[in-house]
This record gives sequence, C-alpha cells and structure tokens, in this order.
Amino acid sequence: MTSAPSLADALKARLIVSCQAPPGDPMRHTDTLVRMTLAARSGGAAAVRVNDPEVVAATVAAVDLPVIGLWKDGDSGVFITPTVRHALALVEAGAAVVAADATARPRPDGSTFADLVEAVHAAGAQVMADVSTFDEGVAAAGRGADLIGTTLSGYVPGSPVQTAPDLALVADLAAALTTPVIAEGRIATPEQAARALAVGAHGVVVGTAITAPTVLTRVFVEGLTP
Ligand SMILES: CC(=O)N[C@H](C=O)[C@@H](O)[C@H](O)[C@H](O)COP(=O)(O)O
Repeated sequence: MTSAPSLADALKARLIVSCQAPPGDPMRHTDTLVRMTLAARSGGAAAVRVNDPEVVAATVAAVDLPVIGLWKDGDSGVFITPTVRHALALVEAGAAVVAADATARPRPDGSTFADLVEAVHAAGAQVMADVSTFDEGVAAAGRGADLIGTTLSGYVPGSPVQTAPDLALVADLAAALTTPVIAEGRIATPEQAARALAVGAHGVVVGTAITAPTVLTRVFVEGLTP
C-alpha cells in the first residue's frame, strides 16, 4: 500500500502562487482572490499562499490545493502572522500551512516563534518560517518549522536590499538544512524560478509577477515615461 505524499513531497520542485493584494488595491476582494487561486491551479501551481483568515477559508472551500495561509496585521515590525492568536485563526480557517515571520524581532504578544510552532503543530497544521537571514533560517529550522522561506530578505534591516531574488540565501540555507527551503521574494521570471531550484530550493513562491496587475501595470506605465 502506498501512503499519501507528504506536503513537502507535493511541493518538491513545484510552483506556489502567492495570491494577495495590499490594502486599497482593487484586487483586495475575497472572490477575486479566490479566482486568482483557481487560475493558479489551472496553470499548474502545486499550492497557493493567501492572506487573511477569510480568504483562507474561501480558498480552502473552492480550490483543492494545499493553502499556505498568513495574516498580515499592521505594516511595521513583525506583521506577518505576528501572534499565536493569528496563527491559530489561520488553522481554524483551514490552512494546511501557517506562514509566519520568524525574524529575530520581538513579537507583539511577547511570544516566541517556538511558541507559534508548538501551537500550530498541536492544532494539526505545519509552519512556514518567513526569514530574512541565514541565521534566522537555521534558528527557525531548529525550532521545528516545516518549511523555511526566504520571504523577508530585503525587507528587514540586516538583509540585503536588492531588486533580484536573494538566491545566495536560498543556496546557503539549502546547503545547511535538511528542512525544505522555499525561495520567495522578487522572483520575476521563469528563469529565476528555475535558477532557485538549481541552487537548492525545494519549491518556489511567485506573487507579484503573476498576481499583481496594479503593480505590473505601473511598471509598464513607468517604462513608457521618457
Ligand atoms: C515582504 C512581504 O511582505 N512579502 C509578502 C509575503 O507574503 C508578499 O507581499 C509577497 O508578495 C510575497 O512574499 C511574494 O513575493 P513577490 O511578490 O515578490 O513574488
């Protein structure tokens, strides 16, 4: 008898599409975001990454793919699933994986990342640690994270600000860890996604380049400005 593939197996060498829209964006509309996840599935994505428990629940109901849920609350400091309460709300909404900030910064409820991992595991889901540096990735793996994402490199002081994806961080973490490393952040072309796998990524998350028409339109408009 063959057992069902693990979540990590299902993500191996595959694309995860991040379907999110910032506050104020016309695409920030639950049904619209769910439609984007359905389009991602039609295009061959292995999983989707979505923000907010309401969108997680609607996506879980509509799309037969693993849902990586996060809850952005605020816009400074630790704001991606900042507390245990946020994490458990995502599990309650049906997320298979809870993505959470695993940087070294203090969390607003005084909890630790290890507390969040323990609570999410006890509730039956997995954790994707969003990190900005090598040391944070190693620490998150040591605290039991199931996936390590390079999501926050370039967005937290102490990590390199660049327009390209941080494939050096992907490579360094993949070489050091047995925990699967997911390349995420500023992957803008299929070639960059393939390169991420070539340097050791287990899977690749792409957001803006697929699901952000407002940003992509602006890039073209600015390209036409002399
Ligand atoms: C830094 C931060 O808040 N990143 C967020 C994390 O969920 C999203 O805004 C990004 O779109 C996502 O990481 C995918 O990255 P990109 O859109 O560059 O492909």
